[in-house]
Amino acid sequence: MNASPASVVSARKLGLTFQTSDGPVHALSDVDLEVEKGDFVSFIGPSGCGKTTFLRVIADLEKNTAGEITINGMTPEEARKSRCYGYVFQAPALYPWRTIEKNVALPLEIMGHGKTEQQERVRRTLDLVNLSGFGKKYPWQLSGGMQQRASIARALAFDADLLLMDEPFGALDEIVRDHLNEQLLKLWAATEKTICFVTHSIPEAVYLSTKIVVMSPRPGRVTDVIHSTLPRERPLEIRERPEFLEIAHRVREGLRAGHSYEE
Ligand SMILES: Nc1ncnc2c1ncn2[C@@H]1O[C@H](COP(=O)(O)OP(=O)(O)OP(=O)(O)O)[C@@H](O)[C@H]1O
Repeated sequence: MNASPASVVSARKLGLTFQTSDGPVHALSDVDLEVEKGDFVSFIGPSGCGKTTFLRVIADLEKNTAGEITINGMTPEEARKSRCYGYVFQAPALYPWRTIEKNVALPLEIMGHGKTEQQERVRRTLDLVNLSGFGKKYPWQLSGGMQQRASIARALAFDADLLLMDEPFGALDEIVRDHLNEQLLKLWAATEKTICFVTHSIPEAVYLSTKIVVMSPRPGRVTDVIHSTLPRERPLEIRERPEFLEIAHRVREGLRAGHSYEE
């Protein structure tokens, strides 16, 4: 498969069918998508349209049953072995018996990095998510938003160029979420990572993304890819601007078109 040199994720006619006792479940079908270096791509669509499954295929946690996909020109398995990505889950998934710095250091410990290297990386990544000074705390001593920032730090610890984020702020209240969205954009600008981000929220997708991938269910298909015309520098107030509202409108239309409410 010939992906463009700037392609981080390149999918062609990608499909995944789960075989279950109730018969086949077509989670993804005919997905064509290019994610380029430095993109912030959001995946939006109703429950069950395959957003998580798509991230899991990139991460080599599921195997596609049709089509092709490459990550930095490699197969998902090769990309996983070369630690091409960090993964942030819906819930923080921190170990309660480990301090924040020990949680962030865990993947580095598993990879066999030396103690000094571990400490340096932990310091740097906690700083990136504004958690310097909280390394010695336990997860339960931190708010939900801070715990999710610690999970982001852990995903950044390898310094992978690609960050996969599965609805990381879905469980947080709106004010905390706004704040984390702002911080995430700053982190993205500072680190020049490529980010694939799953969300159910139209404003969140429009605020964060350079590209919005609208999906529809049964089977999960890409119905629209919207290239954002917003500047990269985005204060929260940008959400009131006509340009923002116009993109949000297009996403909403795309979601409506791909979804049958009669089911
Ligand atoms: N391991 C599995 N075995 C069988 N079916 C599965 C499996 N994982 C996911 N599915 C099905 O595949 C479809 C897509 O699921 P997926 O979790 O990717 O959707 P999603 O868009 O992320 O949904 P949500 O927004 O609710 O998280 C759903 O119908 C789901 O039930």
